Amino acid sequence: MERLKSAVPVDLRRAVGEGTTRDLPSTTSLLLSFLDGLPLFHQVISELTDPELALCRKDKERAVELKGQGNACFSRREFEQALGFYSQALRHLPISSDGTDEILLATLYVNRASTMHKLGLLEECLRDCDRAISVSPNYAKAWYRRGMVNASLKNYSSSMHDLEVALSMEVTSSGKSNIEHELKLILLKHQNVNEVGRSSSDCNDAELPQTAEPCKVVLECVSTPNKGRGMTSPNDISPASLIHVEDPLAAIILKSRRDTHCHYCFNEAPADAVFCPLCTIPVYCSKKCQVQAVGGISWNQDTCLRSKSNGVDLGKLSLTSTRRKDPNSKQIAEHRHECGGAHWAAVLPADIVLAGRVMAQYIDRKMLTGKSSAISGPNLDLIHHYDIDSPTSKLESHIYAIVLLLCLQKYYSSDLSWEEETLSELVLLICQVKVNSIAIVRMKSMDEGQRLTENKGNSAAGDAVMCSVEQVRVAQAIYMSGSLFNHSCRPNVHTYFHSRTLFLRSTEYIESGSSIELSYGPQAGEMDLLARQQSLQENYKFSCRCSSCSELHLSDLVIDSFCCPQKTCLGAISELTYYRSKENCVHVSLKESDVCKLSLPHASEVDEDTEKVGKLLFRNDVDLKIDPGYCMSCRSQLDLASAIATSDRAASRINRFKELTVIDEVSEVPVTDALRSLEQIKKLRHPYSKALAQAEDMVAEAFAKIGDQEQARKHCEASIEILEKLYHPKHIAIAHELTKLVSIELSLGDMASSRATFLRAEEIFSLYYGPDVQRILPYVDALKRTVTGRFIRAP
Ligand SMILES: C[S@@+](CC[C@H](N)C(=O)[O-])C[C@H]1O[C@@H](n2cnc3c(N)ncnc32)[C@H](O)[C@@H]1O
Repeated sequence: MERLKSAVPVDLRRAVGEGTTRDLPSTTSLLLSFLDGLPLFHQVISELTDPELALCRKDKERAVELKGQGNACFSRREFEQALGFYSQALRHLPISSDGTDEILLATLYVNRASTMHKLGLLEECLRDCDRAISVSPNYAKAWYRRGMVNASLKNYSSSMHDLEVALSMEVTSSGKSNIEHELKLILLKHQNVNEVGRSSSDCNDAELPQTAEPCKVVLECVSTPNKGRGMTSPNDISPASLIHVEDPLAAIILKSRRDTHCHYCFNEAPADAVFCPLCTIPVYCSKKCQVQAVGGISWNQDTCLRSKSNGVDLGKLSLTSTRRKDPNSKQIAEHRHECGGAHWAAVLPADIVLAGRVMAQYIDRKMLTGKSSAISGPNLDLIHHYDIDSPTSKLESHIYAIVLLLCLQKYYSSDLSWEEETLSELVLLICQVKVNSIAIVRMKSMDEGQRLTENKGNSAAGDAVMCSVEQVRVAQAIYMSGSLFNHSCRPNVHTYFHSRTLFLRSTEYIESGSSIELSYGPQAGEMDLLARQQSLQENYKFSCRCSSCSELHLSDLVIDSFCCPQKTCLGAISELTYYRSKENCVHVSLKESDVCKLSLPHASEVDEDTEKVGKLLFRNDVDLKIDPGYCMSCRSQLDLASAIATSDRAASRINRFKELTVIDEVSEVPVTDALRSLEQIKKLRHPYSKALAQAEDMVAEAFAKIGDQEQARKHCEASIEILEKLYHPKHIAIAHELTKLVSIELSLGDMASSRATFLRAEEIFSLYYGPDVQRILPYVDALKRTVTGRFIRAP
């Protein structure tokens, strides 16, 4: 792309960069004729669409080599590594029309199944056995392995059936006697034990029924004074109400999650992941997700040609298309449009692929209606900021629009013709995607939370099972109605996802007619003003005008601040300049450049804390200026540079202490050192600052790990107290911290406190997730079972 961009002559680049929306028809057609005459451009398109040139093409030799490496690891009992090699072999193995590779495919499934059996991944093993049997029904080893794993799962009748089938197929006498021996053992077990009866299914929880909870809130899209359109409701909305549920128009996995998460439902991929039949990029958690993303595969014997190399000319494969289905069909088969063995989406940025997916759907639907007119852009009713985009970004959107259209044309071949405006519309679609796409996130329960879930709540007093969670971005998606909600750094609705479905829930009482706003990422209490503004500008191209960014709030004064050297003063010392102007506003700037302008609350509405932290700001002196390093309450001065350096060094020593506890290498020295570092941070950082909350939290986690639960409790409580100043008391960040405290109290055997703390956390979780807590945060449910004492410690 860089080479293409730099090949564009200066005058054309200028015309594109300086052009507005109205100039798009001329700038796109000028660029198209330039690129058409450029050999480099045709080379790029071939690389993106020709299966013979694609980097992601399947390769049987590579698959065989990987299988060999897997076998070598298996015989050395290096099962984790063997699993990785077998999965990679499956990823690279081409599919064939004449069945020549079926045995290789079935062998790979059985080898991976055997490895997973060794690793105790029984359900995964069973699913791979099913796959091997469906590929090659006469493969004795597949039946044998399924018989063995069914026995491990205590499905004795199924196990005996499978082993009997294996016995009937086995040709060697040693093999037969081995199976007979196993059959006898299983018969004995079957007579003594009640059957549990489980079955495998090649599906994932993306297919579980959606919540039965009705979504009764009426939403209206209205015009707002300074944020364009926005959402509101004609009715009052009570807290924890389900406001909106929506499936995406299109979605794409992030590059960083490509190998770890399913490319369709975006859940973490299991050990028995399946792959795209045509290219080596996508990973799916189940056959079901694979089919939804790729469409079914069938063979067109007339057009299927042998290629020069070992496989088949994948370009000639035909995919059973969802294309001729009902125009309202929800099935998108979005990867199908991009993959004929050359997965162009693997190379292009996420925004561009999303635009391509939206366009492909639009084309499909248009073709279904039978109209043979040329294709135009989908013309979505979404905002874009093309006119204020940078010249570089405009040029990129132009080039990508042309590349996209040619890639799509390759897929649709002769079925697709377009009008002159189509390219302009595609440029705007790319800009709409940039402004409106939403990040799909998952709550990842770290380390011990996972153990708690796996134990189904069997952890009990004595075990320090800490639940910490991290929000991870896994995908990017376009939700048509979801895109109409504006951002607030202090949102009144919470966004979460199940599979690829978006859920919005009110976290507070919302009066009829008030704005309903979610957070695009940055939140007050979590990030300072500057970071929030920068992030929104960078990612969404707007200066935030939400209430948190237009009024002075305590959390922004304290979040990154230092404390006043005067012991009795609660005043905050910041790195920013605060300048009070005539209109009762405070201008906040960093190194002379304005961050934002905040209106001051009326003196009668200022709470005690805010008043103490920034006393000077509430005096009536106009032209008051508080420079970096000066107390906002009494003007005492602090050597800011040295305070920052000392506090950062202390924080990294605490971090090191926490890391040492993970690898069990803690001696008396690091403990004392960590406590001394915490004292240093306390002396320098403001008592309500985020740095101090984080330090307390790290120390709490470290003490919990080394078994000093009294210390852990003290520091965890201190961290919660600060979070309550930074956020409002019912913020989800506090609920997560409370669950850590529950774990600590459980470890101390203080059941009464753990129950009370859990109730506080549960109240917040229900506000944010309603009845969905269980499926979004399974460890919270496990923790509940522990604190309510419904489960006792496993023997
Ligand atoms: C996803 S759209 C939201 C709907 C949009 N207001 C519309 O009219 O279609 C995002 C755009 O809305 C505007 N917007 C959303 N939240 C805002 C905020 N807090 N401050 C200023 N503008 C905002 C910005 O123009 C932003 O690029």
